[in-house]
Amino acid sequence: MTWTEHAWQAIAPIYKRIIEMPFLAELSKGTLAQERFQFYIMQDSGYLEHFGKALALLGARAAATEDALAFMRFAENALVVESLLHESYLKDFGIPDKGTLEPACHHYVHFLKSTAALDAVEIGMAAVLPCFWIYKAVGDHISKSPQAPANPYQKWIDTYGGEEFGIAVRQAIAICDRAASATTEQTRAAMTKAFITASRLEYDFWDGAYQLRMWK
Ligand SMILES: Cc1ncc(C[n+]2csc(CCO)c2C)c(N)n1
Repeated sequence: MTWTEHAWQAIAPIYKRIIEMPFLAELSKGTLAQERFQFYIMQDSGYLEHFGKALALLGARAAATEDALAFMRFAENALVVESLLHESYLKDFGIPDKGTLEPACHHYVHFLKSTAALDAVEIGMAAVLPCFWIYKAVGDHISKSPQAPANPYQKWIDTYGGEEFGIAVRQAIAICDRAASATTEQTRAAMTKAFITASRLEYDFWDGAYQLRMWK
């Protein structure tokens, strides 16, 4: 079994809870309250900024030039392409700026940044993988469910269910598998732990948005 197959098995219960979340079920049907989606998009804009920098840092730390280039492209994509989706939604909602990072987003970005900066590079790569893989799985899952007519969240669904995104996800998976097979058992175990933590934080990010969870 490859490391990524093992890691995905380890998060199976978390992934199951993610696809059952009301945030995603309602987004898929187009019935999600705009206030909740708006909160999510604002938080995600902040997330992408930090996440893009964590990806760039992993690119700088990657041993193989090919992996460095892949992570730099992921970083550019997070900072430029995905941000455009957010900007278009922020414009639709008439929101001029991104606001502050609320608890779920704050926790997630700082986990990713500290892991990318201070842990072995393989562990940093494992920590960012759920961001790709869970979004692809969720995008595919929603794209396969019955389509709601004129869903206001269709642009979001198309971004993550699309084939172009699938290529990046397969690349990130392949890099992690190569890194895992070239490292020690101890580092592989730490990679799995980081992958699980990031998956929990993905759950919490949607949960925080659904509950409009803010600093007290
Ligand atoms: C909380 C949260 N997690 C994952 C993504 C998806 N995502 C963000 S950047 C990137 C890779 C480079 O484009 C991917 C897949 C998101 N938007 N928000």
